[in-house]
Amino acid sequence: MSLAVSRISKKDRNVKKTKKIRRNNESVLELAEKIKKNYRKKQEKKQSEPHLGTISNENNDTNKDKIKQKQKQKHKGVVEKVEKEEKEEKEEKEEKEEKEEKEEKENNSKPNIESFSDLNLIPELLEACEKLNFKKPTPIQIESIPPALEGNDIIGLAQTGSGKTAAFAIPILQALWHARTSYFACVLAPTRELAFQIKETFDALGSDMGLRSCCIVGGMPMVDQSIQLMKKPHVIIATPGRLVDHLENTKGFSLKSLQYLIMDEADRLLELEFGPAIDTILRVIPNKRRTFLFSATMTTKLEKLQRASLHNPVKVMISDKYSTVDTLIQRLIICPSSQKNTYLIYLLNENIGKSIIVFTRTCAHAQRSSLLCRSLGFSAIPLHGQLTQTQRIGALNKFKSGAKLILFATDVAARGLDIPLVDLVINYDIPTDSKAYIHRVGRTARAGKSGKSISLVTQYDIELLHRIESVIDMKIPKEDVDRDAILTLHDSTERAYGDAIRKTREFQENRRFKSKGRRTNNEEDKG
Ligand SMILES: Nc1ncnc2c1ncn2[C@@H]1O[C@H](COP(=O)(O)OP(=O)(O)OP(=O)(O)O)[C@@H](O)[C@H]1O
Repeated sequence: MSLAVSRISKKDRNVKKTKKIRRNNESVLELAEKIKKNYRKKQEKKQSEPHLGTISNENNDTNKDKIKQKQKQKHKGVVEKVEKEEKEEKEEKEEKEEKEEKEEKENNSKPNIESFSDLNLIPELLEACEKLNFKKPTPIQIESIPPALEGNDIIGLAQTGSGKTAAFAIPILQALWHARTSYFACVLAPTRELAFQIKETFDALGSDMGLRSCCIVGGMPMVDQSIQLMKKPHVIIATPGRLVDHLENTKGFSLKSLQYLIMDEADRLLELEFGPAIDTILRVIPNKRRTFLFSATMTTKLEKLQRASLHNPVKVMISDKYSTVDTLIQRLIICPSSQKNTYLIYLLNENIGKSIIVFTRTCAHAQRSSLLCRSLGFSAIPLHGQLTQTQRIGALNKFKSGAKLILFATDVAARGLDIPLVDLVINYDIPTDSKAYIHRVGRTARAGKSGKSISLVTQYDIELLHRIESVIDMKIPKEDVDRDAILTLHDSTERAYGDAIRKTREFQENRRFKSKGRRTNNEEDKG
């Protein structure tokens, strides 16, 4: 019974509930109907309003439409922009992930190279590396020797003093060991001194292989070089202009069988000045050859590289931008241009006993400053393009051996020269080309050693300084100097400078007299 009661009451409750819902629904429907009616009424009222403002109403309507359209467009524009940005962000992220994945895969697939023997080199080369005290390959050597041995063209960028010479010399010597042919490889360099130095590296690395090499540079007798070329060297190291002279004038000499072309300081060689000579050389060597381009400031701009006609080159970039080495301390001193010499003498006094290269913008400056310092008792020697080749070699040798402690040089010594004992580089003049700054200061702090550079910055050099700082991506800190001490040096420096100017004039007149009718001023060698 109680069950029956409870059933009825439940049914009752359900009926009540349904009624309530229906009522609610009805009231909602009624409400909706009411709203509709109100809206219709409003519309009718709007239409039946006096015609006074018809035109303006129409205008209003079109204006409203326009505004709405504009808002829509604006909204659409914002949405599109956001979507575009999101898409780009996504693509960038995907690209980055893909690159990282690829790099990781490459790294995993790369053999772990820790010593020269991991590079599969012939015993003669391994022994030579040992003799040179090369304990393990440098990063540029690790990255570029394997693809070079596989027969690829190479574009190599690595900081100054990082062992780029051996990075291209080793794979060439290994290939030569198997090929054993004359005129096998030709290395081009922008300066004579650098060409001599590269020859030394080849000779040292190829000492156990019976390597025949020769150096073909301007300023040396053509006849002697022709005799060298007739001895059928395996490797020729040359400055472009003099090589062209021989290709055009030395009977029986050609590079038709050349298999390797190397451009050291390639970005410099691919500049316009060297253009005609490089083009001539490229015309007479086989198209089917390997080409290596190396520099600390190597361009990857295709239009510049086109001249070298590379085939699918492997790019080996040890640094992703032009940079100076971490072991180099870079400083600058802001000084009035009228007191530059006094500041220089102060710096030389402060660094007495150290091995220093002072870079100047012109040959006359190098000559004059060197004479100034000598008259004040410093052990200085100039190196520039207005000296004879014998004087140039003599100056470099005296500096290398420590017989002279201060070398006053133009940019003829900026690139490539490897003088292990240089403690300090002074930029007496700020270079106009930022890349030249990187090469100049790179004459110290080489092969992991420490070093220092100080640049004298006058009121006229601020823009050049900013450009250099932006290229090397760092702000160069100021060097602390004792301005009072500098002032006390001023008078004696000025007197000695007057004397140096007179002597430089004598030097230049003498030179003009001697070289009358001859080609002069080989600042950098096209010849
Ligand atoms: N694996 C190595 N281990 C130790 N020293 C090395 C090694 N390879 C090269 N060197 C030495 O490092 C010094 C710098 O080498 P190199 O002159 O080839 O540098 P670079 O990269 O060509 O510099 P730059 O850009 O100034 O021309 C040289 O004295 C060279 O003998």
